[in-house]
Parts: sequence; structure tokens; C-alpha cells
Amino acid sequence: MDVKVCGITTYEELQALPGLGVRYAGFIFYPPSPRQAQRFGLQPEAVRRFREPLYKVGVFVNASYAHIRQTVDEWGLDAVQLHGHESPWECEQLLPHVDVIKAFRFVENDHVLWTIKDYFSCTDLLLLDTGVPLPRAERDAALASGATARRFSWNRLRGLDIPKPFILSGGIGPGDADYVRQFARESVAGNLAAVDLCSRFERVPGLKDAALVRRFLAALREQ
Ligand SMILES: O=C(O)c1ccccc1NCC(=O)[C@H](O)[C@H](O)COP(=O)(O)O
Repeated sequence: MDVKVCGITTYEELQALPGLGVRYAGFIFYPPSPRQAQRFGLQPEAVRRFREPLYKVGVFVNASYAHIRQTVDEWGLDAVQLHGHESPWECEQLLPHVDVIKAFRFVENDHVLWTIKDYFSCTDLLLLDTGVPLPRAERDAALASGATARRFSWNRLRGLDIPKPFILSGGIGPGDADYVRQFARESVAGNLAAVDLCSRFERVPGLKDAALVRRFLAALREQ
């Protein structure tokens, strides 16, 4: 199982990832987020020229096709993670140009398979995240502040057959390595590609704590 660290905002954070054994780096292109990629001066050329083995993922929320394509080229991204209400058609438009990850934020009573099924043929990966249980307009406003740090209710995935590689996300914290390892042994995890670490691995909003990531990875890989 690989690890994705989401919300990289400095070159130092980026450089540290391959040495930590992290496979996916997430860069957020959503201005209201406290972990917006350029917030602390990270430059597109530096990321584009960074050649270490790392899969660079740009996170977008309801952005236009033109903006996404331009950002992919500017930053040298390998994949886009679409974290808003993007349709299967929008995913399909991007697929010839860049790998596509569709993110879903589930709230209680959402039907997981029903929600994701139309995206199987137009994505490379899915990301299962936590939503905020509010009416749609209020929910969007709440999500504008970014990651929710609420744990995705993994119980709801138990017994499901998810026929697409997926990233498990949503409030995963430094103390969750055992919980993740347990999940990885369940039948639903047959296509588990990676786990996503974000706001609970920060010193302050937008700046990651490498020591927390290192300790989590060591615990995750313990036999
Ligand atoms: O992290 C953000 O600020 C953010 C803002 C808008 C859209 C997506 C965002 N994050 C994307 C991720 O993939 C996060 O890692 C994911 O939401 C889980 O975050 P957390 O709840 O902090 O574990």
C-alpha cells in the first residue's frame, strides 16, 4: 500500500517525500484552502523540474478544463484529483491528457457504490473521503476551508466490492497506522492503492510535520 501526502506547500516538504517512502504528492489548486500550493512561495518550475520518483497530483475543486490543463503543464503534474462535483464527462475530457483521480466526499447515508459507479470507466483512481453532513449549499461553504480532518466511516465500505483502485482518505491521523493495516486486510481493500495523509500531519495549517509522517510510515510498515 502506498502513501499520498496532500497539501505540499514548500520545496523542502517536496524534497523530503521520496526519502520517506511516499509515492504520491498532492498540490492543492483551490485558493480558499489553507494548503494552497503557492501559499508559502512554492514555484511551478521547481515542482516541474523535480525528477525524483514521485507521482505529482494536482487537486482541483470545480475548476475549468482550461485552468486544469494549463496548471498540469505549468507544474508538470502526473495526475489531477477532482474534488468537487465534476461529472464523468468532465473526467473523460481530461483522461487523454493526464491521469484522473475522482474524489468523493461521503456523508452518512450516501450510497458508496451507487455514487462511484459512473466513474469507473473515466478515471484511473478513486479517492474516498469524508464529507460534511449539511445541506448542499452549507456543505460547500464548510468544505471551502479544505480538508475536514474527520475520519471517513470505513465501516460503510465493509463487504463492498470496489472494482477500481482507490485511495483511502479522510481524517487519517498519526495514531491510525494499526487501524489502516487492519482495514488493508479486509476483502474490500483488494484494490486499495494508497492512504491519504493531510491536515492531521501538520504543524500549523498548510505546513506538514515530516516527523509525524515518518513515524506513521514506520508504524504502517511494521510486520
Ligand atoms: O486539503 C485541503 O485543503 C483541500 C481543500 C479542498 C479540496 C481538497 C482538499 N484536500 C484534498 C485531500 O485529498 C485531503 O487529503 C483529503 O481531503 C483528506 O484530508 P483530511 O481530512 O485532512 O485527512
